[in-house]
Amino acid sequence: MDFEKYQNLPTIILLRELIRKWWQADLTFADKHGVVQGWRGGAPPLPPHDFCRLSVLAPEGERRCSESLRSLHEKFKGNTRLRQALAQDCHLNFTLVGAPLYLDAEYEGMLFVQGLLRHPLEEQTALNLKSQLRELVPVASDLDRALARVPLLDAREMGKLSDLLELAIHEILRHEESTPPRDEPPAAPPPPSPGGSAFETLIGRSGPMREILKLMEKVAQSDSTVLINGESGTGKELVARALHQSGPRRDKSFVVQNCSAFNDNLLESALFGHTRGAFTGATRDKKGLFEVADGGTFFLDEVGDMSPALQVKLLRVLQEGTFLPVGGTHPREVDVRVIAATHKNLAELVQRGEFREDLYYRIHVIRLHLPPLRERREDLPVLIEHFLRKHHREGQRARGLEPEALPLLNAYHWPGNIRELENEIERLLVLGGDREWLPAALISPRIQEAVLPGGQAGPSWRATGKLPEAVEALEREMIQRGLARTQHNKSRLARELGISRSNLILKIARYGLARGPDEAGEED
Ligand SMILES: Nc1ncnc2c1ncn2[C@@H]1O[C@H](COP(=O)(O)OP(=O)(O)OP(=O)(O)O)[C@@H](O)[C@H]1O
Repeated sequence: MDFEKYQNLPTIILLRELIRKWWQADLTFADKHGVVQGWRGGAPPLPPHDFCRLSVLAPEGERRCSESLRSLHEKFKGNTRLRQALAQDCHLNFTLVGAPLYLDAEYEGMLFVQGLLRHPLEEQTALNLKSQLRELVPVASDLDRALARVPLLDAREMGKLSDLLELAIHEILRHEESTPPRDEPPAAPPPPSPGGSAFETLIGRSGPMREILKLMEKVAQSDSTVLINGESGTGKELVARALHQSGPRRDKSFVVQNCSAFNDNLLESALFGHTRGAFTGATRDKKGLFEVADGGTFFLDEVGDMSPALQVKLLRVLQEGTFLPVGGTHPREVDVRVIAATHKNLAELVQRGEFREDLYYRIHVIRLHLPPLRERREDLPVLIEHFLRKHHREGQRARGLEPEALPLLNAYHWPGNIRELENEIERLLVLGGDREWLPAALISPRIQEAVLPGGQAGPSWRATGKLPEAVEALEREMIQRGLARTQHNKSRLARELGISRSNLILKIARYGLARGPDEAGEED
């Protein structure tokens, strides 16, 4: 069993960071012999807080610590039906929580977190603990401070920690299932979906897009919940659909529901269905979308807009695969892969108490971030070409845009992202009539105004004269407008223009666009 590789799984890294952040504790592995991995010669690691750390300074403390771990290990080993996380008291009366790892019914070890307090310490208990520690390590000092730093977890937090450990185990199992055994030839790739790869619907091979496609390839075959994050119009639904189409559920339904489209009652009934008489007008039983999606994929758009009550129901579907229809008394069971999306920052919503933390971590197992179009401008030409082909009508002669049009579109910041670009190209095709090359002058006034002085194609857009001069004039203008738009935020503007910040600073100096000597002399 290669624990090293598990430590580097992205979800395990995430969970480890989370456990550290919340409880200043460490996620650790012990193998099937109870030997802790990554520890010197099987000795306990340096525990996460000073109190435990002091205790293992003494050989006797180290022995007792190992003993506590062994007790939990023996429990898991001796009962192969035990698959959930368990808590165990350690020699200092702290708590240790572990979850067992079984591969093909074989016990392979456990994941654990140690050195936790379950109750606030009473005075007498604290005194006992300190004298216990002094017995082990007579020179130990500042024990009050060390004791005050021992993480305290109430029952709810203990439950949360157990969930995270089980999630980590689940991730390892999923990884094992998707990795072929070393001595077997790799499994044949899944049969292609009809009409070629589902990922071909996603146009663009810029750096960020390639990263997204790589991650999509990894997660398409699994059942993990995916959270897609990105501004409106960046392609979240398209990505969700492509994941569904290229995974094992492609022959089943792909259901979409926008969570901000309905009020709470309606959304509940749409998602979970209702029974006859559940409310006025409910004259018969009605299936909810989760049942419609059974066996397939459910794309929940704008999940950040779900009410707290519905968040609880969603959590239950994700954890147990069950839900109650409105007015129902018998839980229904479904097997649905959930892909959630939002343009909001869910972590911030969690901090403000508007989104359940446990649900956040359930849906955050795999996160795909779709960058706005302005951060992947290299994709613009292929997207334009794609939309020209997509919206081309029979009899139209349009072959492309006039050369002046592209820099104009490139300079725009595309707040509506790819959807806005698609609409713009469709509009150009309509207005272009039977022209072969669609002129820059037809581009929407809103875009012209945003990128050109006075909203008109200025001298830099001329199609005649010397090319280097025209390019320079255009460059100067784009930078000048960009500086005004971003209030001289050079990092942002450099990102938008797709050049490095130092390159931008050089150009600002060359074109005399600096606000003052400070900006002119600035270096990266
Ligand atoms: N990479 C892409 N290649 C081709 N078309 C794309 C791409 N990304 C998005 N689109 C197109 O842009 C439009 C908007 O995409 P989509 O609806 O998936 O965005 P979204 O992020 O889900 O938007 P919203 O947040 O408003 O729901 C669709 O017509 C989609 O086909």
